[in-house]
Order: sequence, then C-alpha cells, then structure tokens
Amino acid sequence: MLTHVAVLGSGSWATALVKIFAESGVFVSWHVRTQDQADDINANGRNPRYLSFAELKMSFINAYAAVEQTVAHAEMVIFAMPAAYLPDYIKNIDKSLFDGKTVAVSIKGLIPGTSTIPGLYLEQQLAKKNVAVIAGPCHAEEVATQSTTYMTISCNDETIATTIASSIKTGYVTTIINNDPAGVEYAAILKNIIGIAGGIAKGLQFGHNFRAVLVSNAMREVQQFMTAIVPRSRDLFDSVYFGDLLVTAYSDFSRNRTLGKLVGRGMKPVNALDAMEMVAEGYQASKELAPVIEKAQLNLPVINGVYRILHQHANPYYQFMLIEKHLR
Ligand SMILES: NC(=O)C1=CN([C@@H]2O[C@H](COP(=O)(O)OP(=O)(O)OC[C@H]3O[C@@H](n4cnc5c(N)ncnc54)[C@H](OP(=O)(O)O)[C@@H]3O)[C@@H](O)[C@H]2O)C=CC1
Ligand SMILES: O=C(CO)COP(=O)(O)O
Repeated sequence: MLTHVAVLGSGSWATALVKIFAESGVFVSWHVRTQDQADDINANGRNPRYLSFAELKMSFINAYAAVEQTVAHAEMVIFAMPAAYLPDYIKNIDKSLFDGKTVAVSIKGLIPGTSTIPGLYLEQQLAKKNVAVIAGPCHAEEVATQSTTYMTISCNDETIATTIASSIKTGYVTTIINNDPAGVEYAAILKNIIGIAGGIAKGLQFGHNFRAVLVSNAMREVQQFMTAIVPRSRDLFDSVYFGDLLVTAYSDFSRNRTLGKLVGRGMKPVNALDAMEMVAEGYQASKELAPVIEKAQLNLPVINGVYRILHQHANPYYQFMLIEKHLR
C-alpha cells in the first residue's frame, strides 16, 4: 500500500488522479505550473482551472510549483500531462530524483516526432524499468462527480500493479490489474483517433445506426494494429481496451469526440483545436501513427480517414463516403 505519491501535471486528469489518491488516504504532492496556481489550490482546495467544482481533500494534498519538492518524499511519481509537453518537462528534471521510486504514466498520446508511447519514453529517459500505466475508461469529469468508475493498472511487474491498485480505495473506483502496459497505451491512443471519427460522423449528422457500425469496424482496426505492432495474447473486450473506445466515441465529455464533431460540422481542424480549451490527443497521435501504419502496411480505413481529414485537408464528407465502402 502506497502512502505518498507525486502527481505531475495540472490539467483535468491530473486533478482527478489527485482527488482519487487523496480520498484513498494516500498523501499527494502535486506539481502544478505556477506558484500562483499552487497557492490557490493550497488555500482554496480546488484547481481553479480544471474541474474547479471538485472539492479536494486538502488534508492529504500539497501543491508545489517546484518539481524537486513535489517528488522528494513520494514513493511513486505519476506523469499526467499531455504527451506534447512531456519532453520539455523531462528535459529540465534531474533524473536522479526518480531513483528508488516507482514511475507511472497516465497519458494517452504519442511523444511528438518520435511515435513513441509515453511509458517507453519514460523508461528510456529515466533509465527505469517497469513503468506502470494508469488507464480508464474514465473521464475526469465523472471522477469529479464520483460516478462509478473502473480503472486498470497495467505493469510488467505484477507487484507494482497490485500495490498501485490496492492503494486506490474510494467507494467509486474499482481497480483491475493487467500486464500489457504497451498494449494499454497503444489502445488508448487508437481510441482517441476513433473517438474523433465518431465525432466527425456526428458532426456530419450520421445517426446512431451508422456510428455503431463505424465504431465496431474501428474496433477491428484496433485488433489489426495491436496484432501487428504489439503482438501478444490479450482480450480486447476488457474494459481498458474496448470500454475506453466506447466512452470516447459516445461520451459528450470526450475532447476527441468534440474535436471531431466540430470538424464534421465544417470547422478547419486547426481552428477546432483552437476553439477547445482542453487537449485532444488524437489529433497529434493520428499524425504520429501514420508512418507506423504505412510501414506495417495495415489497411485501416477509419484511422487513416481521420488522418487524411485532420492532416491532409481531406473533405470529411467525401472521406466518409470512402470509409463507408469498407464497413461491414
Ligand atoms: N481528461 C480526462 O478525462 C483524461 C485524460 N487522460 C489523459 O491525460 C493527459 C492529460 O490530459 P488532461 O489533464 O485531460 O489535459 P487538459 O486539457 O485538462 O489540461 C492540459 C494541461 O496541459 C497544460 N499545458 C498547456 N500548455 C502547456 C505547455 N506549453 N507546457 C506544459 N503544459 C502545458 C495545461 O496547463 P495550463 O492550464 O496552465 O495551460 C494543463 O495543465 C492526456 O494524455 C489525456 O489523454 C487520461 C484519462 C482521462
Ligand atoms: O481518455 C479518456 C476517457 O477514458 C478521455 O478522453 P478524451 O481525451 O477524448 O476526453
């Protein structure tokens, strides 16, 4: 059982993780971007910028603007910022801070310019083995309202996964352990791209009938990708894979789905991104994955269609006419 964790990141998901661990009786040191933000959180017990309606259990939380202070006494450090910001974040940190500590990642994007999953990136950068992955399906907003949620903790080292899972003890989160961290990360990245596809379909005014066909076909694309890129035996119907796809493709909380909806309604992808206050990891991931998919010669009409719409100026309407021909 963990007694002290550090959460690095100040967005909605980091806030939800802080809430979960603090409510489990685990002390949380929390690294946020500015001293003002840290002072505000410590004084008012809320993150003023994200999930500000969620009251945080401050007897178990201290926010800091300095990463050294945040990490110093923690047994486990969780990286929970968008993938795009991880390289700069890591670059400035003294790597010896992580000696003897468990490292976990809860990021559903790819490292820009590398097509690398965050867990592997951290293992390389921090010279660490067995980085754990904390995954959903879960939207931060529903954690904030304490809706019943299942989380999967994945690690190649079962003891680490079990220790993290058994440290989460709220009435609303149930934990599951899994030993497929790379597969969990890739599936989470793919589901974001498919969530964008679901949003585009909604924006184009396709109904539920079509979107169900789209998502079920996209699940087959996930299976094809995973078999080629991260082969091993796994049950893709486990909630960490299929459930995370469903929540992203159908929930109004999904930022990826929202991005797709705006694009389907006719907004240019870059303008749609600007219009959103939060990150939609699937945008960058679809670009990073395109060469991986091409190299592996995979035929993924939905995932490739999203790439063409977002990054190659393809018209969503015509692209979906092409996608339709592949669905069954
Ligand atoms: N939200 C969710 O429900 C879930 C999210 N995730 C994953 O968690 C990760 C983090 O996402 P999430 O918390 O939702 O993101 P948000 O969109 O809620 O927050 C974005 C964060 O990025 C910070 N940021 C913005 N610009 C920069 C910059 N230039 N350098 C460093 N940091 C910057 C923001 O800080 P500031 O406010 O100061 O600009 C903010 O803390 C993603 O990979 C996401 O896929 C995983 C599970 C669920
Ligand atoms: O990962 C998530 C749900 O499990 C959050 O999805 P979005 O980033 O699309 O909001």
